[in-house]
Amino acid sequence: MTKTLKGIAASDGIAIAKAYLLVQPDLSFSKSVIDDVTKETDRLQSAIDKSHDELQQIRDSAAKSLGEEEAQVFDAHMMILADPEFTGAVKTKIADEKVNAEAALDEVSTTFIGMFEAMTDNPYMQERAADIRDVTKRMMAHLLGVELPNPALIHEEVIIVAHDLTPSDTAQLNKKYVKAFVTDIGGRTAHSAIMARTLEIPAIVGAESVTTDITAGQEVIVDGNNGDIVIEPSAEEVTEYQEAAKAYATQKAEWQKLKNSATETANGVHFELAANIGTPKDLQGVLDNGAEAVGLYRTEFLYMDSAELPSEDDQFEAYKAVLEGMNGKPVVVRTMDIGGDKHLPYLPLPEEMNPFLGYRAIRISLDRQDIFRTQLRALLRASAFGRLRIMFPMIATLQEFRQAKGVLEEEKAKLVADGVKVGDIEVGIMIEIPAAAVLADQFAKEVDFFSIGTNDLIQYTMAADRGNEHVSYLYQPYNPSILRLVKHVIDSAHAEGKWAGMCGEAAGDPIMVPMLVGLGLDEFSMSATSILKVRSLMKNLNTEDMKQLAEKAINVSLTNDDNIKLVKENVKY
Ligand SMILES: C=C(OP(=O)(O)O)C(=O)O
Ligand SMILES: [Mg+2]
Repeated sequence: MTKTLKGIAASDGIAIAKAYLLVQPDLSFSKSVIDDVTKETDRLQSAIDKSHDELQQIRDSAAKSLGEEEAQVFDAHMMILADPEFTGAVKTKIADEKVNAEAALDEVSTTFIGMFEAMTDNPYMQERAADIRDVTKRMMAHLLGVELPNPALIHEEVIIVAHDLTPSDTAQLNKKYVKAFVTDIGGRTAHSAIMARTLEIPAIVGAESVTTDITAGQEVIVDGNNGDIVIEPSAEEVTEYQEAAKAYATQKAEWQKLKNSATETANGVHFELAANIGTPKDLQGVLDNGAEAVGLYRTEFLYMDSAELPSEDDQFEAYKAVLEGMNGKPVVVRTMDIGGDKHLPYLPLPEEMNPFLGYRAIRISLDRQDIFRTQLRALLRASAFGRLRIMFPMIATLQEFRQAKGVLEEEKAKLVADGVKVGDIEVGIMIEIPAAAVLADQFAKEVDFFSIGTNDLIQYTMAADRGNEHVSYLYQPYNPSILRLVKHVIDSAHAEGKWAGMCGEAAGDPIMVPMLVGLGLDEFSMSATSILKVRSLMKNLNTEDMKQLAEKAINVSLTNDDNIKLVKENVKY
């Protein structure tokens, strides 16, 4: 029987395929006393062997789809399996204490993990704790006879069904087989949703009960355009959605014709349409969609894709590749924004009650200047290869900006003294904390540009976690309170002869774009896959009319919904 669920539409497109449940199985067990040590040791050995075979397969598959370097993490896991200090200690415990293999494994791994995690001055060893945790989980699953999901081994078209996907889970999805994903939790601006748009796979998040309502192997339709999930569809429904998918593909082909056109409104005013990227690999999508710039390079993915802190040279290569790839067009590189929902296995951060309000982004960079200076040096060296704009994330105070810029100037002076060529670099900030938005007139005297990060600016202004589906109704980009902040930021930049862009998801939102055109935003940076849709929309807009529309949206409308209505009544889509 067909069942339909509704979630938050997070990435456009329609997919029909079988469900693959990416759900962690229950690995609980009870401790017991055993009398046959040989039998128990054999059970353990069999779990070790099976884990090894599985890891070998995952490793081979990861090397093919993700590259040799990414696959190396699995070599580390196989080494742990082969390490007599670890597995030998489990066997000894079974023999000496006559406990079952599950209990022995759990106790030994807990000791090892604790030991490695305590090495706070040695990030390399701390990272081993995460490896041991992973290997233990795999061995435990084999001991208990339950199956662990292995997304790297998917070799048929599927729709991933998960409680949640971390940005690193999402990065591992192979677009060739993963046709869409749906999750129980999450919001439209969670990083996994943003990555789905970059990967161009349909996604629905915050659907609350997908992991309980969908069973593995069931046929599922995901309509990422409106948030509908159809489980076990009828033949008619399949036909209906196949037609909708075809219509969407036709629409995309129409937009594609605008790839090499200028972005101009009906009355001939130009706006810059830029793309958000996470890695140099995203550049192809940027070029295919005719972006005029990169408006946000989220460099934290460079750190997340690596097994250790990326070296200055590795970073230099990545930044240079993006600058050269854009062939003289501007590239805004944002310094590392780790923290919140983005973690580094090798840089353990303190447990926090409110990670989004905690130790994150520029706060870490100013505290860990060793990491920050390495990144800045790589950027300064790369600046000779294109048109670089450096941007600091999560700036709350002028002092933070001055301090960050001071560190940049120091590193620049050192490189120049060493004879290294450094280009002209604009230095700007993200406006994503209300304090900075309110004080934009002061910031505008010191920065070269602003880029408004609505994903965070809205969550902090409305006090509503961007990843929590229970408060997702408070993600209100069109609320007059948000529009007033945005207007103040744009006007403040212009008063000082600076430019203001937006790189939060709202910049590519068809309801928001007409109001932003009216407010005079200079640069719109979005998922590359939204660019042509927005270019097409702008052709229908007249800036003078949009000024009046924005004026009403800010001064007459009272709610987010008032503004949705206002735009729909006045804009031709
Ligand atoms: C663009 C933004 O940054 P991120 O989504 O990476 O937090 C934002 O906050 O709007
Ligand atoms: Mg942000």
